Amino acid sequence: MALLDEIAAPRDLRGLSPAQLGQLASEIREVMIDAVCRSGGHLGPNLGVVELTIALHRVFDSPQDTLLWDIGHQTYVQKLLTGRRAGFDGLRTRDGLSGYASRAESEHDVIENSHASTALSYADGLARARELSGDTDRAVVAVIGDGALTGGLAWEALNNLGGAPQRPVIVVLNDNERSYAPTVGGLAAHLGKLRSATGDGASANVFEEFGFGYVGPVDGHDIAAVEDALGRARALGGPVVVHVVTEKGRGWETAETNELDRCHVVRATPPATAPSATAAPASSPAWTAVFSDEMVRIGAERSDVVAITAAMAEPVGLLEFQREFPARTIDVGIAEQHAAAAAAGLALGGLHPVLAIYATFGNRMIDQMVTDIALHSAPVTLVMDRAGVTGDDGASHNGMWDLTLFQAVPDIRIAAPRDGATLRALLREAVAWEQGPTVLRFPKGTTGADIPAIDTTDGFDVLHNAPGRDVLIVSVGPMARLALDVAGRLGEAGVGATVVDPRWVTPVNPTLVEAAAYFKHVITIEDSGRVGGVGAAFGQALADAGIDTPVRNFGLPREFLDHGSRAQVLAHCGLTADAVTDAVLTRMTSERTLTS
Ligand SMILES: Cc1ncc(C[n+]2csc(CCOP(=O)(O)OP(=O)(O)O)c2C)c(N)n1
Ligand SMILES: CC(=O)[C@@H](O)[C@H](O)COP(=O)(O)O
Ligand SMILES: [Mg+2]
Repeated sequence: MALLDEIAAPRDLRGLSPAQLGQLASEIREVMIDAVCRSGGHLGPNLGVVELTIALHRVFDSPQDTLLWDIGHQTYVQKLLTGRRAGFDGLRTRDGLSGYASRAESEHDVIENSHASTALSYADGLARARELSGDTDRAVVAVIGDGALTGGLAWEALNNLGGAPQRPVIVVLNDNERSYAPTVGGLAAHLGKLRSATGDGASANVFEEFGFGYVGPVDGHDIAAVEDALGRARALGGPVVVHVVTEKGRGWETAETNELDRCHVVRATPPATAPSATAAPASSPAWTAVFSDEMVRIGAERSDVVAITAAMAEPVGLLEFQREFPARTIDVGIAEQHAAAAAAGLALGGLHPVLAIYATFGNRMIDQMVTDIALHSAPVTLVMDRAGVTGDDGASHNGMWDLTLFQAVPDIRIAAPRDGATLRALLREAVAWEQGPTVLRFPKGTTGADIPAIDTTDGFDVLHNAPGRDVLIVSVGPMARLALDVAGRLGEAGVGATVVDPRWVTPVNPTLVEAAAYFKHVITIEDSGRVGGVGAAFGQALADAGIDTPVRNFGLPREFLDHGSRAQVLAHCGLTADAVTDAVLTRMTSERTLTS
């Protein structure tokens, strides 16, 4: 790796000849393919921006000039050019490099939110700040993908940027014609027209109409051409869009020929690790696959059920439904807010929409959930995959805010399946509910074997019953496995524990609240935020009912959780059988001491 080893910082790129730049691009691809196939990560997007990143760092002087990457999943090349080559093999591992841009890692990484369509707003804010402080020599450059540009937030920013001819901001549109799948809708069609325009300036150009200068389209794999385009944009001044055409997965045949998603994400080679109590065996199906299968069955039975995805049909398990029922599958682009409001419209039209997203992106749609869906009692089912700790994608990707946010919505019903069988059953109950919205949440990974109920009472399942009502364990969704493990350990210590699974965690089940009165202690275990989570709601319900059984909540702290495996992050949060058992026994011992 002769050349890449010489690049400690972007300034080292400046003296390289065109031939050396070509060699460097090849070396970067080789390093990324090798490392990311082992660690897992966003290989396709990064293979597509090798030349673009080199050109950006040659034309602009980061961090003096500011480079902002929308989402940040395509910043591996920047990592390799900014002194992080040595850590690259530890990508996405605990204490290793983040899989996204990371402010802690480098002064070249300025934003790290990883939720799409935000970079232009940061750019607008930064440019305004520089204008107000007279610090106008520093360029502000935002790179945004054609997928991220389908998000409404990006257009709010374009509206502001284009209306300020005096403020220089360069928007680099990285157009590879895809999010995961090909980008859809009117914008995709317009970009297609711009890509094939003859350059006579005759055809309409939405960016120019918004007040931007427009440079392009330019071949994003031709470093000299990209540098020339960036230089021209800088010279133009004011807001300018540089339209760069790239190929996702470029230089790796496996990605180039992958019609599904150009290897947007590749999976890690599984390490040989000891099984953990909270992780289900890898041999069982993925939660997403179970959802996918049941959706197809439901679709065949109910012609009013429609599926909505925000540019992630395959990752959220809607691909099979789309193949079976293409007319009843809607891809709105990366547009979660619109997806939710459009779902309300579909429900007003007599259909039952199932909107499937990753839980972290549910944060985007809280207002639509409150005022467009719940206020209108719209029968919409929101399915949140990757709920709870997702782990290796880091702080912004954990689905840990959903219960806190959605529990606050009036009349909402939220279910948390514990295994594949309850996922199927609860999905059916959700789409059968026509009085208002329902939410179904499940985690990343595999389901494990089904966990049978030993009894079902008034809507909740009893999973374990030991004599002596010492502790009632209310377990939420997939935490049932951990709860049963804790109950077993408590039993060995002479403490009788009963484990119940509420299935529908919101609204709080009143029979379960009454049952809590017969126990000395209640503990709740959930893979979501302790603040405003299921445990908090359960404790509140007990207090409201005048039941004074003490409640201890085990869940995720109000913290941004660093990347690592799901098991590592849960352990960091004290969500292991050992930690929970110890905490319960310690509490019981100290109470006994106090009362004796
Ligand atoms: C709000 C939001 N929704 C969904 C995602 C998941 N996601 C990550 S990358 C991606 C595709 C992005 O497409 P594009 O911006 O064109 O970048 P590319 O990967 O093609 O370079 C999606 C949908 C996200 N990061 N943020
Ligand atoms: C949602 C998103 O940004 C993805 O690209 C993510 O990084 C991959 O997540 P999974 O590995 O959970 O599918
Ligand atoms: Mg794209």
